[in-house]
This record gives sequence, C-alpha cells and structure tokens, in this order.
Amino acid sequence: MINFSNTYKAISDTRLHPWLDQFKHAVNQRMADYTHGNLSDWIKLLKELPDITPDHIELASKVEIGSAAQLSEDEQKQLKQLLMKFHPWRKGPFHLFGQHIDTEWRSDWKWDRLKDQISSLEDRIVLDVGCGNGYHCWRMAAQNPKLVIGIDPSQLFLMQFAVMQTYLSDYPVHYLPVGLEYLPENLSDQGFDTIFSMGVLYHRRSPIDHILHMKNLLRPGGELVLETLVIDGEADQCLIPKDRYAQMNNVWFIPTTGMLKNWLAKLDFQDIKIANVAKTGLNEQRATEWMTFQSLEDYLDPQNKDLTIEGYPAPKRAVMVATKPNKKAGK
Ligand SMILES: Nc1ncnc2c1ncn2[C@@H]1O[C@H](C[S@+](CC[C@H]([NH3+])C(=O)[O-])CC(=O)[O-])[C@@H](O)[C@H]1O
Repeated sequence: MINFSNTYKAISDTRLHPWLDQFKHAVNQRMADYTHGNLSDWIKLLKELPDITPDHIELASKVEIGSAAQLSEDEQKQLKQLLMKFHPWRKGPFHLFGQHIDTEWRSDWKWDRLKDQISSLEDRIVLDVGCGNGYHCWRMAAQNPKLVIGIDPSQLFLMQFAVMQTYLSDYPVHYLPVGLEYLPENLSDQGFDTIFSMGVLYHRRSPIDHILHMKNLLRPGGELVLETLVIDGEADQCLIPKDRYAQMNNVWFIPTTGMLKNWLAKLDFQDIKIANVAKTGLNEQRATEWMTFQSLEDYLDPQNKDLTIEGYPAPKRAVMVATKPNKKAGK
C-alpha cells in the first residue's frame, strides 16, 4: 500500500546495505501487526496536495517550503482544509506555501537547545528514534547528512511526514513506521554515526535495554543524543509514577540527570555530557488551532504550575550526549 522503495534504495546505497532485508522485514511485520483504519484515506488525501515546485526551501532556521504567493486565496483555503485532515499536528512548526502549521509543540526550541552541542551531521548516517512526524529529521537535513532515517510507530505521523516529503524528496531523509523494537538487534561495526532518541525513553518499560539497543545500532565511536524527562535530585533517584504522569498513562522511569549518566556509564558510553536541562514552558507545549486537544496547561496543577495534576514535579527535560567507545566493550 505504501511504497518504501526509495527508502530501501537509499539504505542499500550505504554501509547499512547488509541489513536491508531486516529493515524491509521490520516494516512488513509492523504493517501486518497494525494498520490504522484511516491509512488508505490519508494516502488518497496526499494526492490532493498542490502539484507545484516550491520557490524556496529553508531547513536551517525553520521548516519552510514555498511561499504564499505561489497559491491563490482559494488554493490557500483548500490547502488548509486538506492539512487539517491530518489533525492533530503535534510537532513543528511548519510553513507550507504560506500556511503556518502552528503545532502543539515548538519543536524548534528543542532543536535550538541541542544543535550546537552535538557533532556535525555532515556526511553522517543518522537514526531518529521516535521521530514523530519527522520535524527534527528535516532540520537535520540542513547539515548535509548522508542519510537520515526517522522511525516511529505512528502511521498518522508517517502521513504528516509524507506531506512534507512530497516537496522535499531530494533530501536524503526517510521514514520507517516502526518502533525501535522492530529494528535489528545489532548492526555490528557498520551501524549509524548518530542516533537521536528524544521524548521516548520515559515511555519505555526497560529504559536501559532501550539505550543498549541503540548502542548496538551505533558504530564504534558513534554518538547518542538522548533527550528525556528528568527530575531534580541525587544520582540514585528516579521517579516511577504510581499511575499517570501529566495525564500520560505510559510513563515508566523519570530519572535525575545523575542517574541518566550512571545508566550511560554502566553501558560503557564515554564523554557523557549533560548538554541541556530545561523546564517545559506553557508556551512550548500548548493547544492550537492545529492541535485542539488538551495540552500541558491541562496537565498541571491549576494552583501550582510547578506540579503536575498528579502532584509530581512538572515536566523538565534533559539532553544527554554520549559516545560509544571504539573498543568493543562486550556488553
Ligand atoms: N517503541 C517506540 N519506538 C520508537 N518510537 C516510539 C516508540 N514508542 C513510542 N514512540 C514514539 O515516540 C514519540 C514520542 S514524542 C517525541 C517526538 C520527537 N522525537 C520530539 O522529540 O519532538 C514524545 C514527546 O512529545 O516528547 C511518539 O511520536 C511515539 O509515537
């Protein structure tokens, strides 16, 4: 139903080629396990996107494709209506032929916080685990990587990615709609140069296994960029919410940055640095016209915005950067 042949071709042109069949198997397996009921309708909708070439593309400072002047007022209205059919738009913002997709998250702020703290992505093979609709993958593309693969199990987010890819197909950015657990266990010495895992770790029941899997997918000397919720406290402290955290029912472990360092060190990562710690502001995650459901404000204690509605510390996120050692650590 969806054609991933360009993605498979891109993989086969890199040192990842020995694992091509495993990547194909991952996608086939996931699609067999789960297909969203709206997927075929969404695929049809993609064909209604304006068939024009953008007069400019900006990915370094924002994701902007084409300009408003390329569409008439009527065409603008139609485009907006079409894009709204892919609601909710969580990660962004995007600017598509003058349509400002004002997403729930200011994902650009996250990128700004970390982009100068990581190794240049020039010529690198990159994996973005839990990439959402691929917003950060497009920002990565501005650094001339060899290949960026975003993975995420959400088929709606795959469609939002496909909207942008309609106009950005010349960039080496691809999306596989799978969770990390579908990927090969180990890519030996030929793995990715950089792996991002942002906003995923706290959803994992076994966070150390999640990190270990990514280590096994990195080449020796490769870089892990790990962003996750943290709490203040000592290196031996970690919050395991009794039930929900900020209304999310799938949050398992929220460590301190000290404990995150310990997890990475236990797995033999080197040069472990805390690149950034930032509290999530109400202006960074909020309901908009493009994401009309509840958002952060509804998840915080109305009397005390430093606490979640459940009484836990309000969301704060850390970005960790660490290197897989060059020697084989045997773990
Ligand atoms: N097993 C899994 N494997 C891969 N992805 C998963 C898995 N389970 C859930 N996801 C996906 O992980 C993403 C987490 S959002 C971060 C988006 C982006 N990275 C961001 O940093 O803005 C969370 C946030 O808002 O922070 C969702 O798109 C899930 O579908």
